[in-house]
Amino acid sequence: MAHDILIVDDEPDIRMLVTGILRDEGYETREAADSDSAIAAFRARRPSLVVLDVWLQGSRLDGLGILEVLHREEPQVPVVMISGHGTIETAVQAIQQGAYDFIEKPFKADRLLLVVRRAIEAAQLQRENSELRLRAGAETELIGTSPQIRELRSAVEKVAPTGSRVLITGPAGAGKEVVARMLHIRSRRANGPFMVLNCATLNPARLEDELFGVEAGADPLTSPRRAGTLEHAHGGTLLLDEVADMPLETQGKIVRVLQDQAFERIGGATRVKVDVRVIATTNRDLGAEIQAGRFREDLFYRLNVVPLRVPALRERREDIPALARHFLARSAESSGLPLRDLSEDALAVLQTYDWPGNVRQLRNLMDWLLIMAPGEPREPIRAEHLPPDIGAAAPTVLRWDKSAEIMALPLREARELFERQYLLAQLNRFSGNISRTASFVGMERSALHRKLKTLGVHADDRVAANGNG
Ligand SMILES: Nc1ncnc2c1ncn2[C@@H]1O[C@H](COP(=O)(O)OP(=O)(O)OP(=O)(O)O)[C@@H](O)[C@H]1O
Repeated sequence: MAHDILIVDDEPDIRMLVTGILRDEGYETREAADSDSAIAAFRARRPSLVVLDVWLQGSRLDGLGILEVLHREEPQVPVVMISGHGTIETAVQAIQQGAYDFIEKPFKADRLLLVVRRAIEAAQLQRENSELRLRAGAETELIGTSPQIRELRSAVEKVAPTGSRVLITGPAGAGKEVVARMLHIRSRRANGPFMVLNCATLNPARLEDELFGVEAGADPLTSPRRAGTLEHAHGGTLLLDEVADMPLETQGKIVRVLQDQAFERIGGATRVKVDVRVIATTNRDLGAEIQAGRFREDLFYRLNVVPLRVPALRERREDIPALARHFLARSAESSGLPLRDLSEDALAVLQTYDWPGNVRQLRNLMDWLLIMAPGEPREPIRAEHLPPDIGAAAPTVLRWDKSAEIMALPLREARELFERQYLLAQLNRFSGNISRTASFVGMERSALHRKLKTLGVHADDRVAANGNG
């Protein structure tokens, strides 16, 4: 996409000269002769750069005044000042106020091109840096090797570069936002912005202001224009988080944005064109929301071009050890505390718990354990260090406080109880997959089948291993 440069100068000759030089280099240009038309052009479409004369005859605001308005509205757009003889001091002042650089009249084409190129590169670098900072704390990979996660990862790889709209469903804390970030990073928009709007946390009026932005009041100095999330996401991806919480009226407006790739700011009539990929997430059943009249069917079909589901953590228990260790390592890195591992018995307990808060709950527990678990820094965290509610979910075989119950039984019954619970816990760990369980416990698949039958265990019973030890 060619860079679009707005040239603001009251002298037609200078505008023509600058336009000629920049167009020869492949830039797109627009021209304005005074402050009002400059600000209007800037608002109609955000340019890549502004070339701005310091002194404008017959204009409501001079160069510095215009710079102030533009900067207040879009500080990331670089401005190059043009100064004439006698206005150099003002140009220097403009740089102190945030202009990128200035060129002095009369100027050579090379000097203009050099400054323009540098200013655009610097702005791009700054954008990339803030994107990197944004990504630094966030997960951009799906940890896990369960069949469900492998399938999800391969779907993400396939869909990401197509630029399609995606609707990501799944319970709270399961990793929907991680999937959305992966879609962005693996798309052609990766260098563009990734913006998140949480539709559940804002009241309806604030939500629309945030989304569409607010048009400037009569005096742009006292009530400047505010760009919304949609505008900030131009050239990138917008994530509509918890989209089911969006009020019906706003849903209607979003349908029109998706249709036209254009919208009006709140309180304004100017059409703003945007190029944005929209991804939405929800933990509700949108079919039921449509039935109940709370979600627009037309919006559902527009968002649900590619549906992706992130399964609950209890549906993929075998991912728990890798996730837990990953979060311990992250936590150690950010807190500076020594890294600790988890013992096999602790991992087995974690794998039998149901995780109603999903991966987020596991992550929080790992943060807590690294700080609170007793023991020497290099010792692994053991099952008895886990909070009681997590440990209570484990079958008797994993709970040493229940060993008295086993001790009260004759050997044959104690062994049967142990085998039954041990195998249920292992089946749980491998999400009911007999082959993988058999290979882990060191039995032939058919022998494990026979054993389970003798003990009266069905692979589907595995959930029953939780909580009723
Ligand atoms: N597979 C994964 N690999 C690494 N980190 C993950 C994974 N899944 C989730 N996380 C981490 O778990 C936390 C919750 O994930 P995320 O915010 O993506 O969930 P969500 O489904 O969008 O939740 P909500 O619906 O509550 O917004 C985050 O800290 C995220 O980094």
